[in-house]
Amino acid sequence: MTTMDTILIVNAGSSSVKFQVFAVDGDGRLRRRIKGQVDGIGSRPHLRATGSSGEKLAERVYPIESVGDVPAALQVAADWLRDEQRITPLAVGHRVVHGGPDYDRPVLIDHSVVGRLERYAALAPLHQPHNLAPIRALLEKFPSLPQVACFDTAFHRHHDDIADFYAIPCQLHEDGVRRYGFHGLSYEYIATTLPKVAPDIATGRVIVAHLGSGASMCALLGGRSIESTMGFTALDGLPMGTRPGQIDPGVLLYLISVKGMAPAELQNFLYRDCGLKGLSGISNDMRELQTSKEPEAAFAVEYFAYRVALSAGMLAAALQGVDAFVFTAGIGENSDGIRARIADRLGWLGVALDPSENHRHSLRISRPDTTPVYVVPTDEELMIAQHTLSLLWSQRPSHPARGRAS
Ligand SMILES: Nc1ncnc2c1ncn2[C@@H]1O[C@H](COP(=O)(O)OP(=O)(O)O)[C@@H](O)[C@H]1O
Ligand SMILES: CC(=O)OP(=O)(O)O
Ligand SMILES: [Mg+2]
Repeated sequence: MTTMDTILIVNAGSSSVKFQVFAVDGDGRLRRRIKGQVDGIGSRPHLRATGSSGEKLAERVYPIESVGDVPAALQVAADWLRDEQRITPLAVGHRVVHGGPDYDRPVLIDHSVVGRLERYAALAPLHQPHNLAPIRALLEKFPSLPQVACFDTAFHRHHDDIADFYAIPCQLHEDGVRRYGFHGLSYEYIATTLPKVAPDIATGRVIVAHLGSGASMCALLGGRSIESTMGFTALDGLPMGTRPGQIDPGVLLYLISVKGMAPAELQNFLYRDCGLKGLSGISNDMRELQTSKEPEAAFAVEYFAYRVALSAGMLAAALQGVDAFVFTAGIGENSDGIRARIADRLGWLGVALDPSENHRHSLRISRPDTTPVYVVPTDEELMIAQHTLSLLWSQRPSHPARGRAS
């Protein structure tokens, strides 16, 4: 690769499309050129992008009708990158939420890989179709452009059987009905960053809370995932923007048999109408709930904190104790109020926040001599860029695979 080669990274989440452009220099170093996102999809669509020194490149608000869903947000990002930044990448790395039982590591994409990944669309309907649409479009238009898929599930694929199985007949596990876990690129980024930012805890028992529009928690033991709150799909575990999190399957049977819900209707309900949105009747967006004066909004916020604390208890049991907590993603990185509410419920695990460090979003927000609590901004796109580069370089035997950002 030459000095000015760039790779584009695309991360379509449930309420945002995030993208980054990295230059790859001759010795395999990644240098961030552009970091952007279209967020607030379905609430307050907003394009923001910054350059390599953090300078503003774009800041645009859109009417909710013009960027009403993830495909529209992907189009906004693609148009901006092509027309205003003239980006013609040498390779594209994609976040793909579900890798199923087939993929435990990133893969170079071709038509047969896309075919396999399409099979998991029903297991991640909010994400997989939007992850695959740009892959398919680029494959059609630029068949020789290398594209790499990096999976949310891969980092969790080495869980013990006891964490991986459901208590259902084993044949279904063979058929792929397993507790996969998601947000793995985020947890992998945190696990690889802790030795640098918090070496004292990196080898210990760490509970990471990825609290965004989709939300989950992960138990890290020595930097490896041993347990997650999410399972077969990204519906399980914590309540999310529009997903309920853990729910008695009896509720679903009731909705089908008594309320007469059809499968497609039930899918839509579980992925789009529940969670903070369903509970509050106001919004899926935590920022809106926190500024609302309505009691239903306050209840949804408190409910979220309660469920995070309950799951912390479960993960502490999986780890047989806890040495530290890490908050990350949209809510975890930005809301000192939610972090404080969660921490208030974790006093029994030795947690006590320093209110001013918490308010400043410092790296370490706990009081001295209490269980350490950190805020570590995640960077799924950097993780994808590193995997993408490693995979491309590993195919060139004369070059060692490397990739660090600066
Ligand atoms: N300052 C903030 N205070 C509270 N919540 C915030 C803040 N900034 C972002 N969020 C919330 O973070 C969530 C989006 O997180 P993000 O990790 O970007 O989600 P996703 O990747 O799933 O689209 C939204 O619910 C948004 O309201
Ligand atoms: C898996 C998942 O829920 O992802 P996101 O948080 O980006 O919506
Ligand atoms: Mg996300």
